[in-house]
Amino acid sequence: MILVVGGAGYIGSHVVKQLVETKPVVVLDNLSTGHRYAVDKRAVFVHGDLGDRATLVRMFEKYPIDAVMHFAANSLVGESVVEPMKYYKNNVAATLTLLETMMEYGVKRFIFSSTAAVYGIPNVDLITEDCPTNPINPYGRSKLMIEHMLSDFASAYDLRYVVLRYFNAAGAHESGDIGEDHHPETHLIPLILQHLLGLRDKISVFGTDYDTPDGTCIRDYIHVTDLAEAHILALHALLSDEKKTATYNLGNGLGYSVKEVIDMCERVTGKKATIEYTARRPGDPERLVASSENIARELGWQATRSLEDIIASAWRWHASKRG
Ligand SMILES: O=c1ccn([C@@H]2O[C@H](COP(=O)(O)OP(=O)(O)O[C@H]3O[C@H](CO)[C@H](O)[C@H](O)[C@H]3O)[C@@H](O)[C@H]2O)c(=O)[nH]1
Repeated sequence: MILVVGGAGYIGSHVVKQLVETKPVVVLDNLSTGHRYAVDKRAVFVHGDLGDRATLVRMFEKYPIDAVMHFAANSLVGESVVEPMKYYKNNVAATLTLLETMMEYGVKRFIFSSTAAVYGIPNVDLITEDCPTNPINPYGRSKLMIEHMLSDFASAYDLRYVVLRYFNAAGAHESGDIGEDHHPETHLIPLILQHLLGLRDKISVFGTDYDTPDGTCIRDYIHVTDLAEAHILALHALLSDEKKTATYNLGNGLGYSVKEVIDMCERVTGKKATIEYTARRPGDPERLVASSENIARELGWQATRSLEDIIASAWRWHASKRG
């Protein structure tokens, strides 16, 4: 059985939907940002905190858990600067409790959701996993601390793990049942689509004076279903002992500027956006684009969905739920 911590969240719920096709799954989620409706009915659901040892002990006693996938985290960069305590407590301390309990119960396979934020402000066009990690905010630092823990635990306790550093996850499940559903929403694509649905007055572009062709920030948008497929491959590699430890970037390898994303949203939806150009948002790196060569070579993963696919799937989702 696979324990999915944070399986009611955006990315976790998409992975659970794929995973239940082939494996028994138990989800642990405190529903602080996730949604009960998003958890596939075929999975067992436990409502609780990953930092609560008693809950974890009950779960490890009750279910024959072979591996843990860990998606649960606070993940807003701006919030992490204002409330760092929350990030070190919920991301770092709670994960330590999870790992400690796993080691006690001899569960030694772990897949961890990390982020492009561990790279800080990289000075290369395509980011490879061996680029220096210099996070510039508490969110990125909290994720990097866990990466360091995993590496130490692998040496000391034979923990086997795959770290997946996501770039900009976006898009929705093809079934139309689940998609990005954050409250409040801060991410670019859902905000544009909510605006085009008439739920917001305008879309703000944060900064027009970056050193990029059109002056707006460049990001690597990756379909959540492509991300989910990478997790399934990573799990298979861990369970079959093909991999003991690995750290991979997950992106498309293509960068799109904020303006290009708005253009594509207009094209896909056939609607015109009202754009407000504003100042830079503090902490935004100019350009973040992944090289995902390593996971392609080692696990055979390839992103197959384009920015247009991402936006079309997100549009179907937002238009159906009208928000
Ligand atoms: O209203 C908006 C919202 C965003 N942006 C811009 O759009 C780009 C993408 O912004 P998002 O907030 O959608 O995504 P981020 O790149 O900031 O965040 C991503 O990377 C972060 C780490 O860097 C976290 O992992 C986060 O959860 C993940 O979505 C950025 O250049 C941002 O400045 C706008 O111009 N206007």
